[in-house]
Amino acid sequence: MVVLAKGELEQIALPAVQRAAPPLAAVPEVDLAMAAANAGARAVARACEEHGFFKVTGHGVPAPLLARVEAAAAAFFALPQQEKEKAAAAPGGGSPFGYASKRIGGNGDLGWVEYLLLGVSAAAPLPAAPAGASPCSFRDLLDEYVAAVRRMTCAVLELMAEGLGLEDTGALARLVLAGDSDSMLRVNHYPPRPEPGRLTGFGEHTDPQIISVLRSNATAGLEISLRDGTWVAVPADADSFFVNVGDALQVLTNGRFRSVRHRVMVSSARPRVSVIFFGGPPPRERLAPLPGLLDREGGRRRYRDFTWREYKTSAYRTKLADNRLGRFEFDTTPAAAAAASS
Ligand SMILES: C=C1C[C@]23C[C@@]1(O)CC[C@H]2[C@@]12CC[C@H](O)[C@@](C)(C(=O)O1)[C@H]2[C@@H]3C(=O)O
Ligand SMILES: O=C(O)CCC(=O)C(=O)O
Ligand SMILES: [Fe+2]
Repeated sequence: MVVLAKGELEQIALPAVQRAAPPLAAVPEVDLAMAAANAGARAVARACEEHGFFKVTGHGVPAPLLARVEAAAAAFFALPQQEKEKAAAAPGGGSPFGYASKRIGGNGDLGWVEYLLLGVSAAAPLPAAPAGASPCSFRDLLDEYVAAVRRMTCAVLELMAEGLGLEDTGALARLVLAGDSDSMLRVNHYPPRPEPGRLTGFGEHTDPQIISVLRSNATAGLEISLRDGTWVAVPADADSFFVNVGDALQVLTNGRFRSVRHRVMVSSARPRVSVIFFGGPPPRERLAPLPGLLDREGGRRRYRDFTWREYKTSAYRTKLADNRLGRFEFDTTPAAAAAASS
């Protein structure tokens, strides 16, 4: 059982943010099935530049698979607390992976959420399931889900590369497809709020990876921060996926795509269940502007050289709301430029 110190739960309430955020008026949307015919690459690039966020329809992930995952997640979180905690010690589980409740990461962040967090490298592709076979465990089902979502994620990454005008349109997808890609799956369950009001389900943050691909049940709660700092609510859409640009993609595009700050606020009497695939590169991968991008930026790099391993280690020492990329940025203020040229 997770024992919280007296007063810790109060931190989950955000008294300063009592008013509901207005809905995002026009959620940028890309229909993957029609992307080639509809200039999808340009629409994807525009959304990544403006919001670092967009909705994907026509994704090809079978609706029955989504329904099975949603039902299995609800059943898992309905288990007695002890059973869920045993999952933390299951093969493939263990800190920081496995089940946890209320504590997010290791640096004191709390949220009105319980979750499963799993490493899902692409190293061992699943054997094709015999026709009609049904997966025997929740983990098998999640692996089937990851295989389908990873395929779709790669299609989205190819559109991003095309939208960036890269010659090598597979450059981003290859990072997530690599056998040692550091990818993760997170299944979040936000219990209904205990009393009227708004609680922080998952505090504001950017995702460190390249791309996050999120699906939820029909309960709203996700909010994103627009470039001017205004928070807007993303209307729930259980048939679609939502894509977040992560910090690593911001670096790979030399800041052209920007990672999106987002959070989950719990104000509903119904539980929210979300499943997020975080596509990350291999640990040894050097994060540097993709070939071809720098030519268009006068050759000026915004970030110093670092590997994903280095970035993740640094990111996991920060609190959720911190600006994790700051310490990797070159100083591009006019004063610094003047000092460099003198
Ligand atoms: C407070 C934290 C939780 C987090 C690791 C961190 O130190 C900062 C980044 C957080 C985040 C956000 C996106 C994903 O949910 C996550 C799994 C990730 O890779 O970075 C979480 C980390 C976590 O929950 O452990
Ligand atoms: O649960 C959600 O809808 C979003 C959660 C999130 O941002 C995360 O797990 O990184
Ligand atoms: Fe996130």
